[in-house]
Amino acid sequence: MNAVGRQRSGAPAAHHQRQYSDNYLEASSNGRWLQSAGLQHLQSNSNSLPPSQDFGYYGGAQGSRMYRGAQRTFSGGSDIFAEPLTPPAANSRRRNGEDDGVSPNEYSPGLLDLHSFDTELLTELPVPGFYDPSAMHNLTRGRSFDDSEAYFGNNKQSSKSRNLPEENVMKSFSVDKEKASNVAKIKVVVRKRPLNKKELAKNEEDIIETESNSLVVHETKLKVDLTEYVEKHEFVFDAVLDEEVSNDEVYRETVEPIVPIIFQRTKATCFAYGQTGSGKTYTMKPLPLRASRDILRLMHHTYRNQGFQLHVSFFEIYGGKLFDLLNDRKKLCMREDGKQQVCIVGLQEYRVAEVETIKELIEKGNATRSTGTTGANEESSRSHAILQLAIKRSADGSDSKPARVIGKLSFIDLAGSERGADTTDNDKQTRMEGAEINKSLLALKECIRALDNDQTHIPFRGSKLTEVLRDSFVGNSRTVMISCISPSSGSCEHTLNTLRYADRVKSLSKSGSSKKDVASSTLNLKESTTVALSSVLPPTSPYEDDTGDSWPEQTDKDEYEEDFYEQEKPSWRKNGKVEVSSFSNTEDKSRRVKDQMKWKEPSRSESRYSNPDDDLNALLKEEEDLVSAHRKQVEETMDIVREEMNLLVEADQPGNQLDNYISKLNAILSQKAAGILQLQNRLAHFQRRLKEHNVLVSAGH
Ligand SMILES: Nc1ncnc2c1ncn2[C@@H]1O[C@H](COP(=O)(O)OP(=O)(O)OP(=O)(O)O)[C@@H](O)[C@H]1O
Repeated sequence: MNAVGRQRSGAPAAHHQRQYSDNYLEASSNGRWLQSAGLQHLQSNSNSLPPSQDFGYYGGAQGSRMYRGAQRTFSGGSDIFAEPLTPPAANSRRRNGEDDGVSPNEYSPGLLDLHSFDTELLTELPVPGFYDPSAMHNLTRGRSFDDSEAYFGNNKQSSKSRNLPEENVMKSFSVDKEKASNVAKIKVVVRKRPLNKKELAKNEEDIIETESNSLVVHETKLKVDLTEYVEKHEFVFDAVLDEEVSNDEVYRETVEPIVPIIFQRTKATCFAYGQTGSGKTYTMKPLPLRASRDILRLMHHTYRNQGFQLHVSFFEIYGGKLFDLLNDRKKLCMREDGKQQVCIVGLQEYRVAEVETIKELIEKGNATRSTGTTGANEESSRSHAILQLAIKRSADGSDSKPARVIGKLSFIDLAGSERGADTTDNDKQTRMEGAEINKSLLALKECIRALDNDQTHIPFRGSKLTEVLRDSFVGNSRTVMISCISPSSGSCEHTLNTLRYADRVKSLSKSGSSKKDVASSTLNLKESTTVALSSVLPPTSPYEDDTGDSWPEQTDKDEYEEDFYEQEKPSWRKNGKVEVSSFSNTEDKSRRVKDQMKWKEPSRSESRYSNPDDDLNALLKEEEDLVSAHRKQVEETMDIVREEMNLLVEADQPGNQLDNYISKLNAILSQKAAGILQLQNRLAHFQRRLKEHNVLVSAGH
């Protein structure tokens, strides 16, 4: 998310810069917000700030002296937040241009440009090495050192850090830079959660068997004579994380490798997908904090004094509308400027310099996020929550010039995937939410497909979600999808749906192979893993330990202990239950292709899937089938055209038989017409299905 204001297209850059300085709030180390225009003003009156604070540290005594304003208590109950010097509510006054000591030009209605303010406009700045020993040397001086000393504080790991030879760090980061280009464009990871109390109480079994980067779903089915048998569905992904895997390991596997490349003009998106209660929020919640901690460490060490800034914004898409989670759920609107660049009007963006502040912002946003209640998960979320960490830098690396987005990391906690099935619900609100979710997931897949094929046209307009993520799908971008699944037999259908969606996303990837081809998948995984940041960065400071590390893991553990019992071994592991048939996802696919060959329009009753939860998957499948059928039809048409050309050549030959020509031409034209008619029928059917589910992809918004 770019904090650069853009009121109308073609406005001069200087004007943008003005707006910029006002469109985000500075977040201080003591958790107070300071509007940046005000900050500059105050800074100029205060000679007490040493120049080393240039890159965004506004904490400490001087910092708190600068911030006034009423204390405000947020849902957490602590009064850590203070009103910004010019609170957002006062915007109207500012718009009227009343003089309150700051030029009216410095105020803007908060129009934010999602397009990184054309990062390409920023001249390639020298990033002097990934590690600058002189910068490290400078750490020992002045207040900057005090800030960073925490990282080298007398915690357990500090001696290790001191012993780390600088050359090694330098080497590691060069390796990192080199490997950055190897980070896979799309990475699909599956995370299985443990059985919870409810599932155990209902005697549900763990039906997911994991091994390395593959998993098998053991689906119990009934034969006609009512005897049970188990059908096995096998899937291979870039990584499969079982119930024993901690949130830390999830971070290392998914986001850690992409953090360094955010400094190299990359936009990355990490999203969790899965049915309600499958662990999306549990998985996503700690990731932004961990990523911010690594980003800040890189900023304070590797990129020290290079003018990088970290900005945070957090908003949700609920029923197709946007709400600012860091500004009392203020309704936001999305606009497109003359250059088809999407802006979110009024979104607050905070500049942050400390992990603690980010933690507070994330907690605040999470508390504000709208939740609904479903049978499966009382805290079920029906909105897509989007948290963005933007790395910015001004042209000369100083605070006096407006900063532009260099890279961005977006975290998306998607609404429960089965909510898409709510399109049949009687409640209009729920129906609309379901339709929007379906639309988002279809559109997301399309965008990922386009992204991986380096397509120039990306179908952003498919949904609000993809529109706001537009800049994350162009240029140098990366996507990490975490598919969350429940292990329980009661969730088997949902789990298969989630895995099939993940499988489709994976199969879109050029490098992706969903076949049981462990060798190639392992290769993908290796390629997508860079040097672990933790192995080259200084260890976590005691200060960070208090905040970053303890927060998610501790909370998660409590929840875990409360909700989950010691689990029994699943029956398929215990007694090797009889498995009568076995299907892999590859077989699923070949079956699908065969079905497609003998396609006829399903009857109305057939087209209504018995289980509404299958809707999304069925739509996805139909869409893929339509595209394949179209492709096939084009190939056939080309064969027919070749035949026609031959026929014309024959017709031009002297002594050609007119009868023969007429009958051949008739046959060719009928074949052509039949092909077109079949494709038209398929298309019309698909359009009807989209309409049934309120998914009007082309209608946009
Ligand atoms: N890997 C895990 N280990 C331990 N507990 C987990 C794990 N995954 C999820 N849980 C627990 O399961 C419950 C549901 O998880 P969560 O709220 O993350 O689901 P969700 O997919 O986000 O649901 P919704 O779509 O409804 O928001 C929570 O109590 C959470 O703590």
